[in-house]
Amino acid sequence: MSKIIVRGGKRLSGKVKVHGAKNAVLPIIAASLLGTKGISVIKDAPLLEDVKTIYQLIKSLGAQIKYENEVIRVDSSRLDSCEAPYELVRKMRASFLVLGPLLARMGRARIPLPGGCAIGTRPIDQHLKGFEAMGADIELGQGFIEARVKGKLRGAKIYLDVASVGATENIMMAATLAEGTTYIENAAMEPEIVDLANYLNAMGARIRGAGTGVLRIDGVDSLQGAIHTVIPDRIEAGTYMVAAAITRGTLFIEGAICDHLKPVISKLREMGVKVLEDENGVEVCGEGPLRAVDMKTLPYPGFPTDMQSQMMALLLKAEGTSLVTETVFENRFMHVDEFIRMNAEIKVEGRTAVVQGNTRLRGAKVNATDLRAGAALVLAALAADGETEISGIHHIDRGYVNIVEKLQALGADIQRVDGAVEVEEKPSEVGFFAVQPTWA
Ligand SMILES: CC(=O)N[C@H]1[C@@H](OP(=O)(O)OP(=O)(O)OC[C@H]2O[C@@H](n3ccc(=O)[nH]c3=O)[C@H](O)[C@@H]2O)O[C@H](CO)[C@@H](O)[C@@H]1O
Ligand SMILES: C=C(OP(=O)(O)O)C(=O)O
Repeated sequence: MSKIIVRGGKRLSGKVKVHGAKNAVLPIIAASLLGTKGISVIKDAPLLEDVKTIYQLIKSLGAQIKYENEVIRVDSSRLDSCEAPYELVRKMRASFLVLGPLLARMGRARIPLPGGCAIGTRPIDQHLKGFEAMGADIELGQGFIEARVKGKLRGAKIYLDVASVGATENIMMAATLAEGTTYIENAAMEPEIVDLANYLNAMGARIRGAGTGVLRIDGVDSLQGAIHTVIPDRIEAGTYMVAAAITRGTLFIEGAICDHLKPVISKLREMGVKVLEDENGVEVCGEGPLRAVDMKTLPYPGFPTDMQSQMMALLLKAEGTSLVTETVFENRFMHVDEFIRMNAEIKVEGRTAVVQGNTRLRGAKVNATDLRAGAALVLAALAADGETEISGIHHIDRGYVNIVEKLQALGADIQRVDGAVEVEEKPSEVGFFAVQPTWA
């Protein structure tokens, strides 16, 4: 079993560069399936486990895909399957995002139900409601969703019951090739939606309103490959911001876009952390006393649920009691029990965690139950007395490139010990770079 070992107490300092955003690159790679001619060149694609998974998925559908030096090239002029393999969808929920592009382009898609995961049940009803409104027939059988449309999808007015990121992306991609105009109301407004819309527009799509609650998509006849640079990862950036604050250090987080981090910057400042915004990144200095604050996760531009656990780690070191309310996912407090192993005092009451500050965190053996829980445990360990051993780190590998090496370079006492591959996450037999496609 692989693990990360941290000996806490080091003050971090220096500069750390943010990689491209996981949550932007995944839908963008899915969207590349819409291009019937030309090659897409996707720059700043982080080498993450999730990216490897979608790479395998795109390849399994017949597209040519190649990864080199953080650049992904996709030629999807020929596809020979509309069915996503269960082993890949099981590993990563974002695999479900190939449904919209396949349905729009091939008129049919068969995708395993992505199922729930540690943080919640995560239904897909809003995705399906959108496809049905555009004329698709949806059938569920043997654990698969099968979507079909006779001819082309038709533009429709779709109101989302929840401003779902994935549903907005899936429906937006499908609507690019629909006949007529689609409106998505109560659309998600995350920066990753804007990035996807920019890529699709570069492919020839006609999308307006990305970043607002109403998207208008005028269908076009075809799309082609395009060149696109992925936005920096605001959650990775936020995680390093907390690393600076929790170790009382000073870090410059290069590449962070402050505009995407407003809720995080604002909460950190409320806690007494110094944050200096810069056009090339953000500097965070955690020297002063930390104040307790209350916080609530919300869809963008509210406080991101993907930063909740990391902020909770920091609140353990603040003066006083904080309330952390999670409104996006119903089960995103799995890190609490692990923090408690590290001497934290936290009580969960429904959707709110009551977090006692002034905690003397102590090193312990803990387990990462999901991606951000894992990141939060690394952060808590950086501020703990003694040694912390974190297992379940395949979750962390889904979303952080070289987290151990990056923290080492900033002065942390952290190392990774690689053991046998966890059965649950056993990589596919086809290696990531095993078969390089030939390019036309
Ligand atoms: C790959 C990716 O981009 N993942 C992000 C994306 O996940 P994802 O796209 O899965 O998250 P959603 O925005 O869809 O989910 C938000 C809420 O809506 C609910 N819901 C969603 C779809 C649906 O059809 N029905 C429904 O009820 C979910 O259960 C959840 O409670 O946005 C989340 C919320 O910011 C982030 O935490 C994830 O990191
Ligand atoms: C929940 C997350 O990702 P996913 O939607 O891919 O599970 C995350 O990035 O924190």
